[in-house]
Amino acid sequence: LHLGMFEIGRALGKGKFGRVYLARERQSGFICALKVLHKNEIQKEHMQKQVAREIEIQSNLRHPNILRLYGHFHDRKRIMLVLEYAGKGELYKHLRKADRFQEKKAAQYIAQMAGALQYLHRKHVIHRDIKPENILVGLYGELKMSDFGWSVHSPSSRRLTQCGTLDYLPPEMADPKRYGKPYDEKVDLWSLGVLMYEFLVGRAPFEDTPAMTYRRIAKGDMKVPSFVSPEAKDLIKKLLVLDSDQRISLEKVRQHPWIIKHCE
Ligand SMILES: CC(C)CCNC(=O)Cn1cc(-c2ccc3c(-c4nc5ccccc5[nH]4)n[nH]c3c2)cn1
Repeated sequence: LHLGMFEIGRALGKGKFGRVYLARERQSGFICALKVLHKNEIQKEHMQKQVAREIEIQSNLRHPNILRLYGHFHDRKRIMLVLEYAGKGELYKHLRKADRFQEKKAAQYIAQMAGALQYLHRKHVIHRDIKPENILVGLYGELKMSDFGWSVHSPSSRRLTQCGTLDYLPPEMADPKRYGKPYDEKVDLWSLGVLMYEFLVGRAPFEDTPAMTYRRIAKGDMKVPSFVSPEAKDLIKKLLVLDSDQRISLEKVRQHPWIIKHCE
């Protein structure tokens, strides 16, 4: 396996430590997304272990709604990741373009995410960073969860340094009093609720200044606009529950009337 094996196409995007290119494997014609990570940048950020863990986790995942990592190889300066090519690109671009999704499409997406999360949680993997920016869209419109940069094996009390936007932060990770307590995979249920709200409303439920976002999350202070159907509002309310033990289970999400109605 070496770069010569691939014909490199256009840049698809910029990931954390490098760029992602459309690529075709010469011999088989196999199309993939080739992510080039620069070792010196990873070393600078002391992220070697993190990258190794992410490679380890993602290499062992096989699910239609989780982006595949087919393999990886490296030379002196770079690590190359052979990732699945998602034919319809980045979900957040579709969301911004559409402003917000119709309830049928949002329900299908949430059902797919719930299935992918169930698969991850059965393998004791917490994603911890579910947001539109980390989700891609396959050729047939199916969602592909990606970027397990912050996934850890549960339970964990990893600090939340270097995390991105606060909008998706669950209260048990945002609330100073309970800070640093071990949290578990139920953090992904909260994020699924934030994702569902953003699909239906077009913005995150606690969007505000950083300080205000923290406080609003800690209080669960959010309103669901009246254009959201009562069934959808019911599911959002059952996911965005401050006490993680009281959050609806993924199994119950998939059986919720709002999901069943739209995913027949
Ligand atoms: C091990 C660790 C450090 C890396 C593993 N995780 C990732 O690399 C997460 N990641 C995935 C990508 C990525 C970005 C874009 C694409 C695309 C893609 N398809 C497109 C179609 C149209 C327009 C843009 C597109 N981007 N397919 N697969 C991708 C994969 C970038 N970072």
